[in-house]
Amino acid sequence: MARLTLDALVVGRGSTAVAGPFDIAVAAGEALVVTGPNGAGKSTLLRTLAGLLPPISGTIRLEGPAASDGEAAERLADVAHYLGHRHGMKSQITVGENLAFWARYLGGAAAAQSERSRQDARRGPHVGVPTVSAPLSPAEALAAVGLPGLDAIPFGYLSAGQQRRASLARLLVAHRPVWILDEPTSALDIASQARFADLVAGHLAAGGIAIAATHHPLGLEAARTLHITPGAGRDDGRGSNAPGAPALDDAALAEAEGWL
Ligand SMILES: Nc1ncnc2c1ncn2[C@@H]1O[C@H](COP(=O)(O)OP(=O)(O)OP(=O)(O)O)[C@@H](O)[C@H]1O
Repeated sequence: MARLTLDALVVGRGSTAVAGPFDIAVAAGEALVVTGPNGAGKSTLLRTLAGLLPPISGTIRLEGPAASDGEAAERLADVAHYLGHRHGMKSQITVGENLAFWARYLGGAAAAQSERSRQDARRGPHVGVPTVSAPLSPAEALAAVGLPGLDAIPFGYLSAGQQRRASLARLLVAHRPVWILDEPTSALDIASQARFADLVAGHLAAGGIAIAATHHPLGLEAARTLHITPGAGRDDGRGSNAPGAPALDDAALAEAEGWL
C-alpha cells in the first residue's frame, strides 16, 4: 500500500523557511486538504512535494507506488501529477494536443500497460469514474470533466472555467497515483465542483492519494486537513509550523525557482 510521510519537513523559498515543520502521513485512498491564509505557504508546500522546490530541511518519504517505468519510485515527484495555479496548457494548440502531451510526458510505460487494462477497469466497481489504473484518452477525459467534443478547439479559446476543467482533465490522461492540486476548483461553477469531487473520490477509491490546497470546500467529506498558520500553526493535531520566517532573499528565490 502506498504511503506518503512528511518527517519534520520545512519548506521555503530559496534558503528561507516559509512553513513547517510538518509531520504527517497520508495513506493510499486518503485526501489531505491544505488550508491557510494568503501567503501561509500552501503553494510552497505543494511545490516542494512536487519536486519543484527543494525542502529546507526534513524528508518526504514514499512507500509503495511504482514509477512509470515499473521500478519502485524513489521520489514523490516521480509518481505525482502536479496541477498548479497555472494550467500547464499551451493556448495556441488544441485541448486534445495539450492532453496528449501530458499523457506522453507523465504516463510513461505505465500508461501503455494501463491502456490494456482499461476495458477491465471500466467493468469494475467504479464504472464511469476514472481511476489511477485507467488513464483515459483526451476525448474521454474531456467528456469526464464536462467538455465533450472540445478536443479540437485551441485551449486559448476556452472560457476561464472551461480552461480549469480542461486542465483537470490532465489528471485523467496520465497514470499517476498522487495528485497534488493547487486551488483545483478556482473558476469552476457549482456543477463542475461536484464533478471534480466525484473525480477525486474515484481516484481515492482506486488507491490514489490527493493533496489539495484550497480556500474553498472541495466536497471531499473524508479528507484530512492540514491548516497552515503563518508563524505558528497546527495540522490536525499531528504537527506544527515553525514560528517566524526571516526576510526573503530575492536572489536565492530566483535561483531556486528559475522561470517557474
Ligand atoms: N516566487 C516567489 N518568490 C518569492 N517569494 C515567494 C514566491 N512565491 C511565494 N513567495 C512567498 O512565499 C510565501 C508563501 O507563499 P505561498 O504562495 O506558498 O502562499 P499560499 O499559502 O499558497 O498563498 P495563497 O493563498 O495566496 O495562494 C509568501 O510570503 C510569498 O510572498
